Amino acid sequence: MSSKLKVAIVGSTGYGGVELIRFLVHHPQVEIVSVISSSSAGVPISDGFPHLTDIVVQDLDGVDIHEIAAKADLVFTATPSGVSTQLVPQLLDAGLKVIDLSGDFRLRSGETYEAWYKKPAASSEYLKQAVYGLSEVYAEKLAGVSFISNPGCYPTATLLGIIPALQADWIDHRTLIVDAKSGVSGSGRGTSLVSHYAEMNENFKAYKVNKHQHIPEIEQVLGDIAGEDVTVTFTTQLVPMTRGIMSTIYVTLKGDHTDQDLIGLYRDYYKDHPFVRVRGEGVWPATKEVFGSNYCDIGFAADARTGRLTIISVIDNVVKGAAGQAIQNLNLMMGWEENLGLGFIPVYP
Ligand SMILES: NC(=O)C1=CN([C@@H]2O[C@H](COP(=O)(O)OP(=O)(O)OC[C@H]3O[C@@H](n4cnc5c(N)ncnc54)[C@H](OP(=O)(O)O)[C@@H]3O)[C@@H](O)[C@H]2O)C=CC1
Ligand SMILES: CC(=O)N[C@@H](CCC(=O)OP(=O)(O)O)C(=O)O
Repeated sequence: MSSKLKVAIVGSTGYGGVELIRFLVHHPQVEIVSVISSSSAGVPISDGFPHLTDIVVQDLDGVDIHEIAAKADLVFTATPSGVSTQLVPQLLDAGLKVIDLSGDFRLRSGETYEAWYKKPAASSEYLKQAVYGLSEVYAEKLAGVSFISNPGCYPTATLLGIIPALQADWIDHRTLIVDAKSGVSGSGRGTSLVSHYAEMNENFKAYKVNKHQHIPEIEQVLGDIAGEDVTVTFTTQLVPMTRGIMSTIYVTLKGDHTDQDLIGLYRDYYKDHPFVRVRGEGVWPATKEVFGSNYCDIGFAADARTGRLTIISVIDNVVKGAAGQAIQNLNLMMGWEENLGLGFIPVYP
């Protein structure tokens, strides 16, 4: 009998779910016991995803909580926001560990969730149980927990870029401006007008300016670190590429800190965490340099002339922004090496 952890994936036919499969099949401590679909139960997953032919042989299972609990120890819910609100409490009540990839359990306040997501919030009993899984920042809080809420893709790139400087009190958080760009896979596999080829190709488009649902998530974490309320100006833009997020952060520096100072500060902050790589002076990261990997790469340009700092942070939205960080969180939850099953170098070129 296998001593591996048995995991099930709900939403396995979405981009986050399929990416979980890509990594988990190589994870030495995990066995995928069920790939679940609410719309295609009974069908081999390779019918819809021929790249999985002969790799994942089981048919898709339906969403049946008792069946999942009979087979699995832990469930990844890679389901749309609103769906996780309903599903996760049932999985937790059935005694399963859960790592949820949606936005439904990231915000502590149900009222804030409803104001930004425009959907009913989960009950506070379950919101309270969720531990926010920004892996590098909250690693110690994740050990041994049963329910992790995985961060959003934009918040992951943005927060990893800001937190060390904020914690060191080197920046004035009242001046934070974040200019973020994402590839189209960030909006999931379902078709929509914005992700239609003719709308997206050779186009560069801002959306949800000052209204994006990731704003309160970023402000919640930064507020915790600063010990007071933090607000950010946050602009999201769609770029005609499949994967990748670049978060460009502008903020006023407190004191005369050089690029070298910042490189030292960030390298020290992330020294125990293999997936954040800090670039050398004058070297700024590009999305292609993290493509298909769990890395977050960060570079700096401190400007003595303006007194402002520019921070550039890149991730692959589907990996570090979703499935990869979820597996990193599984490793931290279980007390395994943080990089287990994730040791892939980026696809290049
Ligand atoms: N794409 C990204 O870069 C990121 C995504 N996320 C979040 O992760 C989650 C998954 O995203 P993503 O994979 O991109 O989304 P997709 O739209 O690609 O996939 C979501 C999947 O959820 C399943 N689903 C829909 N309704 C239900 C339901 N009622 N019960 C069970 N399953 C359902 C669908 O599969 P089926 O019909 O087969 O059940 C669908 O394939 C979302 O909450 C998203 O916001 C977070 C960070 C980054
Ligand atoms: C490019 C693109 O459309 N990205 C999506 C990211 C959605 C997402 O990941 O949503 P939650 O994290 O809130 O679940 C968006 O901007 O809404």
